Amino acid sequence: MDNQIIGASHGLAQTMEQVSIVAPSDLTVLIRGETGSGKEVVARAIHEQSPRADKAFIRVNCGAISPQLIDSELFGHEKGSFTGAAGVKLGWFERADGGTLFLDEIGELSLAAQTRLLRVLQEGTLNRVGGEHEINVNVRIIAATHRNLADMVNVKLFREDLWYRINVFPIYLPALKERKQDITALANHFSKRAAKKLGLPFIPITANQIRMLQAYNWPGNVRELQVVMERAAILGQGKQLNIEASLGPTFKGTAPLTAPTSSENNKELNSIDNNISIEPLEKTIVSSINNALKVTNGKISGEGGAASLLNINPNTLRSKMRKYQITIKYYPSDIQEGH
Ligand SMILES: Nc1ncnc2c1ncn2[C@@H]1O[C@H](COP(=O)(O)OP(=O)(O)OP(=O)(O)O)[C@@H](O)[C@H]1O
Repeated sequence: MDNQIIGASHGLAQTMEQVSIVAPSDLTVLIRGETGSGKEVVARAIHEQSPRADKAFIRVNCGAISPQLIDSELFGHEKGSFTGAAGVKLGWFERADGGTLFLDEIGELSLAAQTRLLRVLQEGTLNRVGGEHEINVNVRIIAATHRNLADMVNVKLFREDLWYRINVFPIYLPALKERKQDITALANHFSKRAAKKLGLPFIPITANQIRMLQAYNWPGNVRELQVVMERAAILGQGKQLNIEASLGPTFKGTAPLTAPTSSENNKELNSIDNNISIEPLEKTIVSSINNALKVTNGKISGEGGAASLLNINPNTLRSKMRKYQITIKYYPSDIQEGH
């Protein structure tokens, strides 16, 4: 179940077609897609459908490499080649030899690191730091980025020669908001996974809940949906999927999918861009309190109570409830509707 690619024959059909075209070759692939959209999932699929499937798949997060250690990370080092080099260390290229090297977030590499990477890609050979022999490596490169590398080339933040070398077969991975038809299957997949992990019964998502998930923009893409479903399963404790509460804080901060009318714009919601919206503070306070009371089934104080969820004193919560005329009497029946 874990390696399954949900939406492969729906929202990701075009992407997966490209995967099956390029996988058998040794071509370098560049996957472009927003954060959390499934770039690593696609990279693994390419590897698994390639003749290298039984060899290593090594993922490197290019954003997490210290510039001082880049040579040692790329090429490895010999024992004693610098202070702290206690033994021989294999670099990424040697570890991935015969297999696939997945350079995730390649747009985050420093210019110095780009130069080093270009060298090994061009020459196909490397020297370990402190090493005397040239080592041949046979590695298939898959790179990924959420950035527009062409723009980065224009402003000289990304080397043009490296860009040509990695942009051989580009694959575009659509954001989740562009393939909302996959949301139901993804949500059920993650709900099943969460139930298994938490030892709870699997609860399928309802039509109402699907509408709610589809009304959201998903700036964090599939990864965000995964988290929302996991939280919904925990909050629902095997009795229901508590989607509204799980989505609550995020959902309330979502810009409407259609542009607000000017009167809405002035009175209710000031939409600044696709992902940011501003509500009157009182409205946010009231909805936070309501959400906390829903999650706790109306329990105000003590462990697992709404006050502790909101990180305020129970007396402060009671006084705010009086001030905003918030009552709890309707929560238990509301929660059973399974929204
Ligand atoms: N189509 C899919 N089917 C099933 N699970 C998916 C799918 N797409 C993404 N996921 C899951 O969503 C999570 C995020 O995916 P992944 O790590 O591949 O995204 P990413 O684009 O590489 O993220 P980042 O930009 O942070 O590197 C992972 O747990 C992955 O298993």
